[in-house]
Amino acid sequence: MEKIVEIKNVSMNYHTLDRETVALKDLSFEVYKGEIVVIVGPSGCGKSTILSIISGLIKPSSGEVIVNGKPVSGTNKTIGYMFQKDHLFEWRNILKNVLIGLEIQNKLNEETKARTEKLLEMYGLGEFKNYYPSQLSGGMRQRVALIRTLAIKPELLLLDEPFSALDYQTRLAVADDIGRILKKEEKTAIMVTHDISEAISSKWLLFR
Ligand SMILES: Nc1ncnc2c1ncn2[C@@H]1O[C@H](COP(=O)(O)OP(=O)(O)OP(=O)(O)O)[C@@H](O)[C@H]1O
Repeated sequence: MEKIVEIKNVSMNYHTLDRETVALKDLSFEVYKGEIVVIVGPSGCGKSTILSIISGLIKPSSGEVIVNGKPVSGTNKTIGYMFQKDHLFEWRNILKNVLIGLEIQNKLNEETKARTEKLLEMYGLGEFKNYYPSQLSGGMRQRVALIRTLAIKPELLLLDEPFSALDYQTRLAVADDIGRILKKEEKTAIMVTHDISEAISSKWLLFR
């Protein structure tokens, strides 16, 4: 199987004026194409740090990170990042929200627009494309955020506690939903969470 991510002996120390914090120490793992991997750990154990390193937002203190066979050096358009909060723009309707990545990357054309509209249709948001984010439920908003991330056709998705802002029941339903969408789109994804029940009960592990 094709290796998408290789983390080799990565350590990360943050330095502030009064202290040094060891966020990651000698971490190694691999993720293969089509896998959905969940990393579970308590608050402060370095989950966001490892996602930031993989996405190229920060450089590790030591160790090697390889994505798609190349060492990571800076941010990379083939990686999609989904955060705890959906960060939808309240003044743009749903369609305009999901098109924003394509707009920024200068890839918005008839074909990419049609493909993105199809994703909205497929995942139950077609009839809401002219709505504004405030008119949608929290779960629907997270689905919009995922489609916005998928619209740029990332090869790898990084999900940083994407359900933590939702109530418990919605969280499980949305986790299930998003797991199914990622599997159907044949995406490789790494999700981090502090909530072990979220990782287990949401069937994510069954996708490995
Ligand atoms: N920019 C920074 N400067 C200094 N210390 C930092 C910085 N970012 C993170 N840290 C520290 O590094 C450790 C790991 O942080 P990180 O945010 O990666 O953990 P986390 O597991 O994602 O936590 P949470 O679940 O609370 O978001 C923590 O002790 C944190 O205080």
